[in-house]
Amino acid sequence: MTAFESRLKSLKTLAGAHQTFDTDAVPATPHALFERWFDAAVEARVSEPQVMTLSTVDPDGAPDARSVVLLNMDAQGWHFAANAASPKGRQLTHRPEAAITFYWPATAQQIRLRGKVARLSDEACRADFMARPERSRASILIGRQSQVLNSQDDLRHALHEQLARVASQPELVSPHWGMYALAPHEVEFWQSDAERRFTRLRYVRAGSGANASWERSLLWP
Ligand SMILES: Cc1cc2nc3c(=O)[nH]c(=O)nc-3n(C[C@H](O)[C@H](O)[C@H](O)COP(=O)(O)O)c2cc1C
Repeated sequence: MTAFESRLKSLKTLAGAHQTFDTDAVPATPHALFERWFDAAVEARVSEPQVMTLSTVDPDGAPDARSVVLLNMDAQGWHFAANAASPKGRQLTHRPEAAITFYWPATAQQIRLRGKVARLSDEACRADFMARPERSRASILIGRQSQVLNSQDDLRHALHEQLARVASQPELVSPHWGMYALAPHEVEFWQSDAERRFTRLRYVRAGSGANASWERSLLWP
């Protein structure tokens, strides 16, 4: 075993406080259970529980994933913001489907979602952009996200330029800024357990729109 491997193996995984998960006493929708778990995670001081992994696929079918921030959760789904011209934005335009994963170490919980992704209204995109601080708006206006950067000086210069634009045109909105919502067809709640009897509860959507209901199943861990 290499020294690195042995350092890795000395670390404890799922060291958080196991929560009681009574799968007979859950709400009818994954939205309500998510909110319940999220509030408990905040209470348990999970660090940055709003950060989630967003997985997409590129036009060749190859997976891609990165962290994004959860901005809202409602009947439309789990909301996040991204630049439509970025790799993830282009991947979502090409194939508007994604997976979202949360892992909350302090409560030893994982939540997984899969579903279609829709861009929200122009008004919602604009409102999210305008609510951001000037520096964040300037950074978005630079664009070119994930393209090769030749030097940090180029970034400083571009930011300086866009900050000046934002100051002189406070109503300026990036045409590429997008608010998106993933509407899940499947949501799984995973709870660790001291005796390794991990509890997994999956909600699967049946029907759509106003007729949607959720079927629940336990899964083998
Ligand atoms: C904690 C954290 C939160 C992030 N939140 C966002 C976000 O909400 N939206 C976003 O576009 N990028 C966010 N990023 C940056 C992305 O992870 C990623 O680096 C960037 O969007 C480029 O991704 P892409 O090349 O797949 O398009 C965040 C990064 C971290 C580490």
